[in-house]
Amino acid sequence: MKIRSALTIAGTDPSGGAGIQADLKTFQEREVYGMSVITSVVAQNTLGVQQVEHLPVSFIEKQFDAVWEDIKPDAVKTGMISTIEMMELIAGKLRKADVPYVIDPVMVAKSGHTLMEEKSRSVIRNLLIPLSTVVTPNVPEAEFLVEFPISTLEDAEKAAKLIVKELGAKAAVVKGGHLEGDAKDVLFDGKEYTYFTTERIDTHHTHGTGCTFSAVITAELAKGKSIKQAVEIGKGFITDAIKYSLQLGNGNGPTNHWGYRLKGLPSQEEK
Ligand SMILES: Nc1ncnc2c1ncn2[C@@H]1O[C@H](COP(=O)(O)OP(=O)(O)O)[C@@H](O)[C@H]1O
Ligand SMILES: Cc1ncc(COP(=O)(O)OP(=O)(O)O)c(N)n1
Repeated sequence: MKIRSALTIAGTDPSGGAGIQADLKTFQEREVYGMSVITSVVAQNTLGVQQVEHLPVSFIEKQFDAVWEDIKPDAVKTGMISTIEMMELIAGKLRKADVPYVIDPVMVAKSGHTLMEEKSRSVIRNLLIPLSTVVTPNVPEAEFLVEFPISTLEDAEKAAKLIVKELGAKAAVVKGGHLEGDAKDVLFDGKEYTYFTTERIDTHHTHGTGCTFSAVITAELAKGKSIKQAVEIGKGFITDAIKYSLQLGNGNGPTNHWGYRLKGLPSQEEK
């Protein structure tokens, strides 16, 4: 059996719900060997972000080269990349990489703390998105990328198509976590729309939803799954992770996948 590996390039969450920690746990759950390059060290927990420290770009490059020159991953994802210099470095590295690349365009944490400098936002659009296999914006991130407001499913469809046709991604999933009603995500893959819908779960334990969802997609692309299959598995996984979260912390608790096992229930995938 061929061992598959995935690399996440992102910031940290010492409380384990988002960022690098969520990505590595998710890769492990999907039985993909996980590796990481840290861009920024973030003091945060379920209550919010307390402090952010960026690593020097030269040291981010050292980490990237250490991984790439030894265990080349089968897929890559980026999460929190705050500065223009970090984006330029990563674009330079990934331009030469011939593996699927998933962008979770993390801009602002749910607690409201900025995780991407405002001046970097047009750079992710122009430099990184054209290199990507799938981009997974939430509604506010998609609004920034496409520069029009999104409040309906039709707006989300239009945004996903624009991210592909005009910004140059191979596919885009606009996530419906921030809209009203069912949690409906829209994928545009350059040809057609596919919809992934679940009932909205009434909970505030949603820290790390976006990180976990995009990490599953990355892991599944590393295994050779199609974009559509990868997003479908991601949707099932994040639904379980929200539904059976462990109710930890004093704020917006972390999503966590294996809670369904504690209840003796099958996962979405097993159903
Ligand atoms: N309350 C909820 N119930 C069910 N699914 C949700 C809920 N909140 C978010 N999701 C799903 O979680 C995934 C991540 O979406 P979202 O929370 O919008 O991302 P982000 O963390 O980037 O803001 C999507 O598949 C979305 O539909
Ligand atoms: C280091 C780091 N990266 C990304 C996020 C945002 O995570 P997300 O999955 O969008 O969920 P929230 O944290 O916003 O609830 C983060 N917080 N930290």
